Amino acid sequence: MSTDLSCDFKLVAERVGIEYRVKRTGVYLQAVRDVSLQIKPQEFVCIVGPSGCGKSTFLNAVAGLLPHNKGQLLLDGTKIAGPGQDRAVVFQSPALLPWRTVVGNVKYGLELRGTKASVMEERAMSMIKLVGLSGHEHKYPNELSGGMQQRVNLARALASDPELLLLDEPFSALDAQTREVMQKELLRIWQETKKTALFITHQIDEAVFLADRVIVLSKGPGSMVSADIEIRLPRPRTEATKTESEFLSKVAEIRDIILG
Ligand SMILES: Nc1ncnc2c1ncn2[C@@H]1O[C@H](COP(=O)(O)OP(=O)(O)OP(=O)(O)O)[C@@H](O)[C@H]1O
Repeated sequence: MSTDLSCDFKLVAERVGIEYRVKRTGVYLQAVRDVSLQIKPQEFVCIVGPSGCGKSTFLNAVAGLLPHNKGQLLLDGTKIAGPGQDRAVVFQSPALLPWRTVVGNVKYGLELRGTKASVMEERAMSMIKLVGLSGHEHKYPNELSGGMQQRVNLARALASDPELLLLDEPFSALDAQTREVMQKELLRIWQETKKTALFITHQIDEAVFLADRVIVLSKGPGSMVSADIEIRLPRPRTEATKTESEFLSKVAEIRDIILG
């Protein structure tokens, strides 16, 4: 079903509420109460907020992995009612198939969709090149570093050519140095592919470094959007970006909002 609400936006969330039924008590918990936001095509948006405010819950609802009980979620004007090939999710843990090589892992989703073998091979190899893993195609996950595994995870997500890339703290298990490398790599890949991206993180400086806009959720459960902040830092962003006054002032502004 299509509505005219979202013509200019890739993703629209309108007063979205998401609840869990707590198994232990049977009581319903309104994890996300009232979240409204819009993401334009090719925009990079980060969501930050206090622990437990519902960042992952919201991302899972956009992925179609969790239902929402209030409001609506629209992707390209169509209501989100479940998972779909138009969205790909990159989680913190790469969860690669250990018995498959890099190329086998990248191809996996395409195989499930019955993609023609030659198309699949070409697509997988081009994604492996894009994420900087050329020469490692035939290695198994246990031969790869954490950063390389997360590159495979990204290649696997991009292989299906999704409309929206959803990233849930993808670098939080990596050491600080690898994390910084991967942030820049992700920006390079995003600029090459022009994918719309929604990225969840705990780290305010990571959000400001990556995003066109940072959305701050209020304390949960029952969270709402407490700020929607445009980041006007030039691209490509480099280490020098982190010393710019716009970077430092946005990090401080968001920290103040979160700490209240
Ligand atoms: N399966 C579940 N059943 C019941 N409550 C849940 C479930 N998953 C999450 N919650 C609750 O929903 C709220 C939001 O959790 P969520 O994991 O989305 O927050 P978050 O902002 O991503 O947290 P963090 O930053 O710590 O990762 C929390 O109060 C959490 O306890």
